[in-house]
Amino acid sequence: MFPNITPTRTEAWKKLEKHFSEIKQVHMKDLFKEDAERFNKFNLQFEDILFDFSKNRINQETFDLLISLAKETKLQEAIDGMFSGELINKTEKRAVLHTALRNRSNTPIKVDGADVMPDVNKVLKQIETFSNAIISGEWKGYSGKNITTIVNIGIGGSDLGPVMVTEALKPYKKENIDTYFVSNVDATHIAETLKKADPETTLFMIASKTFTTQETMTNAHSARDWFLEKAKDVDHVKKHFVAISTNAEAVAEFGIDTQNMFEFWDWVGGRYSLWSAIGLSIACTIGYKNFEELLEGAHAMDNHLKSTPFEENIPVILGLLGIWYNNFFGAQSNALLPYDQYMHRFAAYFQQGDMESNGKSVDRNGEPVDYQTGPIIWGEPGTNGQHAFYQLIHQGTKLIPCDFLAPAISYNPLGDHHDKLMANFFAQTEALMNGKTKEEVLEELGSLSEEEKAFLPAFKEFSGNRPTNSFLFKQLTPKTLGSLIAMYEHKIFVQGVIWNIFSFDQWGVELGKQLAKKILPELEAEGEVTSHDSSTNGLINKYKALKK
Ligand SMILES: O=P(O)(O)OC[C@H]1O[C@H](O)[C@H](O)[C@@H](O)[C@@H]1O
Repeated sequence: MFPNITPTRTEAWKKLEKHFSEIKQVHMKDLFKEDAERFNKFNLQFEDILFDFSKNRINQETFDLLISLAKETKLQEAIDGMFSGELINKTEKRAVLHTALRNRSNTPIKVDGADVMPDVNKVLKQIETFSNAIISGEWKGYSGKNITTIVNIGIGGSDLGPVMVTEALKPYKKENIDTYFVSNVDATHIAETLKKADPETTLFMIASKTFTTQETMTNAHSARDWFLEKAKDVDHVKKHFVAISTNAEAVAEFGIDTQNMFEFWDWVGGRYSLWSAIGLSIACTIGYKNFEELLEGAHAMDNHLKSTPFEENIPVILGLLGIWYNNFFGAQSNALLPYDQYMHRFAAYFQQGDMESNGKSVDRNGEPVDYQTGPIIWGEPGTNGQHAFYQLIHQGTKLIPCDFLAPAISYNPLGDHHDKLMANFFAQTEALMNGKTKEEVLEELGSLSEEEKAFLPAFKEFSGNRPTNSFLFKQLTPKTLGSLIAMYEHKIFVQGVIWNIFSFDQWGVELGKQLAKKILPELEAEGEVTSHDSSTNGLINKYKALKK
């Protein structure tokens, strides 16, 4: 049985509250001074990834209490439940098995008594065959030319993962294939993309779990119209449109040959689907072997989560540290700061991953929670962020725990760029931890007037004591990226279990969709709209007047 325990009622939580009142004033600087072994105690190595969590506002007691919180909330049972195919997404009565998609050991995983692995392997084979045919040029467009352009049309989980991964793994991109992503229903997105495409050499991937999403279907129809304007014959559609979906019926209705459909299943959540056929654009961009490496990396992290004691379990520790700041220090957000330009969509990807999963305010019994749940996720790649928002992280009134991520080896070994980038990474985490005292400021102000010395220090002081996690890895290979993504996926899972919320549904996105459906005909009809509140009526009526 999946656990259902209110975290705030556990012994560990009570002890953590008491412990927090004792440790909240303690400065990390002193913790480092007191213990020369602190780094050694609070870092873990997973394959090529070093996880340094020593620059956190914790001591051994905090760590032990957090681990006991995980144990008391029966996290291990929850992990076992997820991996074994239990219907842990209870509000949708579904299993949660993105881990099966990358189950490289191929051990049977059962949903409703049937092993899902044969189907998973069948679709992987289909992805392999198809991506090879596209990349090799064996697959031809209607006029006999090779495919050179892929346009993936999807949104949310059917877009963000492939976008993030194809950007992150650009060094592995096949030279003869350019891949674009269209998500927004704003016509600008598709119009600007199609300017770069030629119908004879473009392949559209219509990616949608449900195949009913308004944005995706609208874009798919516009793409089809654009294609047919030149190709004329609807029979040519099958050479230029493939579908990725769980909904075969809707795919056929759209006019895509179901032979060109790549299936996945309702036990794959949209925001956890890049490992499924949704990853087809990834395989066609970087090659199937590299896609497989991505799966390998994730599988290694899955095994780590499943079988490593919590004390050495990276996603578990990452999740617990997040809870420590979120629920005890009152931190509201978590910044993801990759020092790697290729990872520039990493934070955007986990905005959906984390916020759609844990942005919930009722527990597993349907009762409102009286404690904080999911954080706001945000971030930009370093060093851009430094010149934009780090001011607030260093000296603002909000505590913002930050994750710094970087490779030791750059794919672009140009001059001393990478050392400069990394010097900034190390400097930032050091500065956030140590801060700068009034005495240090005064020393720097040496030659200034007494008046300035009295006035300026208040502004130039840094309190420090701002926590960071550091992830330093050898190079951003497909395998390492797979592990990093799975690590954050599992961090989200760990937190959802401890907060006792359902992390795998997303009812909160429905209301806006329903209302948009109601409003659309009102925008197209003649006359004034009066069916809403005065603000919504006013806006709609102004819009109708302006667009005339
Ligand atoms: O893949 P689709 O069915 O088109 O869904 C695309 C997206 O739709 C909604 O916004 C859901 O909240 C997301 O979780 C999902 O990823």
